[in-house]
Amino acid sequence: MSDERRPANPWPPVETQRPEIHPKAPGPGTDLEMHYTECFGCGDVDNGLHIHSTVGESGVVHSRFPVTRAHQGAPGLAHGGLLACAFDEALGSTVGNLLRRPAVTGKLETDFLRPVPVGTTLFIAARVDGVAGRKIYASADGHLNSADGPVAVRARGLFIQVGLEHFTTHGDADALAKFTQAPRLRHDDWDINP
Ligand SMILES: CCCCCCCCCC(=O)SCCNC(=O)CCNC(=O)[C@H](O)C(C)(C)COP(=O)(O)OP(=O)(O)OC[C@H]1O[C@@H](n2cnc3c(N)ncnc32)[C@H](O)[C@@H]1OP(=O)(O)O
Repeated sequence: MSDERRPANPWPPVETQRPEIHPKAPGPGTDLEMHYTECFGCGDVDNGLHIHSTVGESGVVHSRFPVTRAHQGAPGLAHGGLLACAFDEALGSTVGNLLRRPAVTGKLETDFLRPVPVGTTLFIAARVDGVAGRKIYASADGHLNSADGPVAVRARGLFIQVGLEHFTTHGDADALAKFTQAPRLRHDDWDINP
């Protein structure tokens, strides 16, 4: 089904406020560091997605996902679940870096419009669309091989702001120290009051 024929649900689905970029958010042109070296999306992980992101203008974050043979589902084509993973990473990174509010994915929806072949790079442009209390709505388009290439995948995500204890209680007790391996993510620079 072409993109135009897909049902257009309202987005964000609830009334929201305009997102406020945090005063300590990295500015346009900044290359974002991996937020955690062992992250499957952006970290230094064998066969991970190795996504690199750069802050763009007007609240857009540009991420690049180089699709390799390790990411196949059908022969020669990217696995849909890994494409969704790439968008989770790109959207989460956009929310975290621009708003500096710790948040986790509550809901993620993807529209797969075109196949994504091995050997292509997906150029993902993500932005925060609105905020309603702890609920943060973000969306992204993934273009084939260049920032203005054909759109292959679209995604929308709901991120829920959490306290930093979410990561230490449910995850690794040293989570905060591990996040701060990336100097720009000093957690004392975050808005941590959900
Ligand atoms: C710079 C950093 C870069 C980081 C990049 C990372 C990228 C990767 C990000 C991830 O993959 S995070 C991992 C995947 N996600 C999770 O593991 C989250 C697991 N879920 C939870 O821990 C909890 O369900 C959650 C914290 C999301 C919410 O639990 P809470 O008890 O804190 O909140 P609650 O359930 O009351 O929901 C808060 C609001 O969100 C709404 N909500 C929560 N989940 C929803 C959902 N799935 N759909 C719709 N609405 C949802 C909920 O209805 C409610 O709305 P209202 O305030 O209007 O009442």
